[in-house]
Amino acid sequence: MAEPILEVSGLVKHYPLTTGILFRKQVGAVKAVDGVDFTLHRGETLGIVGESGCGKSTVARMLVHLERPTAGSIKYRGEDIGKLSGRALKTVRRNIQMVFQDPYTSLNPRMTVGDIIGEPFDIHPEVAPKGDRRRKVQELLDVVGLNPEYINRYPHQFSGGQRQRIGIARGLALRPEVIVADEPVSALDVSVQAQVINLMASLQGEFDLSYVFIAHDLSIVRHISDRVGVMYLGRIVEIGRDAEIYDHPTHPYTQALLSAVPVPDPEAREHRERIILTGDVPSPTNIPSGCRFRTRCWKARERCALEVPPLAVPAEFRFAPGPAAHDSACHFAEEKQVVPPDEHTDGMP
Ligand SMILES: Nc1ncnc2c1ncn2[C@@H]1O[C@H](COP(=O)(O)OP(=O)(O)OP(=O)(O)O)[C@@H](O)[C@H]1O
Repeated sequence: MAEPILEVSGLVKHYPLTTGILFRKQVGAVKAVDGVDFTLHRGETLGIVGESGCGKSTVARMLVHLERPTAGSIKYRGEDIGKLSGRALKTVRRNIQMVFQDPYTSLNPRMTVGDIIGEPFDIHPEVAPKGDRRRKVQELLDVVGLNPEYINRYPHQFSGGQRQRIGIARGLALRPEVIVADEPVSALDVSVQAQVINLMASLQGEFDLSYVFIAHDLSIVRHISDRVGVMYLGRIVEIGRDAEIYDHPTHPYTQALLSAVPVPDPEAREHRERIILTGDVPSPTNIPSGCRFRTRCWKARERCALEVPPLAVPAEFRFAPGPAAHDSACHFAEEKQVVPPDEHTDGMP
């Protein structure tokens, strides 16, 4: 069993809501991330899925230390990165790199590809001394399938897929152990998405990488992930091996998400039950008490409104890719049978 490389525990990010200009007064908070737990093992890909606004990118930004958590901890190889500073923090940051969602805006249009990929070496010159940089950048271009002769070109001279390859090369420059990829293919044409995903999969073995792969497309996440965590309104509601989650989802939210994935086979499509979620996601400034999915859940009962603890991931699931750990808050998570929405009317909003 591979060792844990990242351990995330009780992670919270609340953005204060304020009024006034001169005398700012806090009137509430956007609860973007509200108690997230997971472990990433060495060499593993953990997919994180969930609809827009559920907090995926906020988790990603905290993992690479672009934002500080309001509460909770992120441990890298057993060390709480929130407690590190100076050289120790710099070393950890070198080892956890990010690939951003939009290759059109995440590359500086005024910089050449050579400067973009080589920029991390300015902060970590020990990885590539000045005289060696050009060769290192050309090697990285080659690794991501781009012609090393393109080193003096500018981002606008590349297609979307090629730009994302440049973003990946930049992420690899410091030879990190973990790459946090925040929707790395969602801005690309479908035809190019598979090429970038396959590139990431092959680089994983070559560079001994562990990935946190964030996306809202469940088919893509399944293709690349060993385990999958499903996020809803700032929390992971279900986490487990990809086959467990996709073939036997236990949480009603996961069941609904999966029922919306397009099925190419018309016969399989006919036998498939589609769960249509009613209502909107509650505002992250005003999260309902009890199960936060309750307002849209077709199984919801009165007891779902009672205050319940957040997802309790049993210790054995944190450190082993075991069966799915489900949201202890869900009274129906054990039920494997999906009940058609029209048979469930009581307790519905
Ligand atoms: N700096 C910020 N200040 C206030 N609220 C924020 C800030 N950043 C994010 N949020 C809010 O936090 C919530 C989670 O945002 P986040 O970007 O993490 O979601 P997401 O799941 O990544 O969505 P998407 O898939 O659309 O990128 C949203 O309601 C968002 O509006």
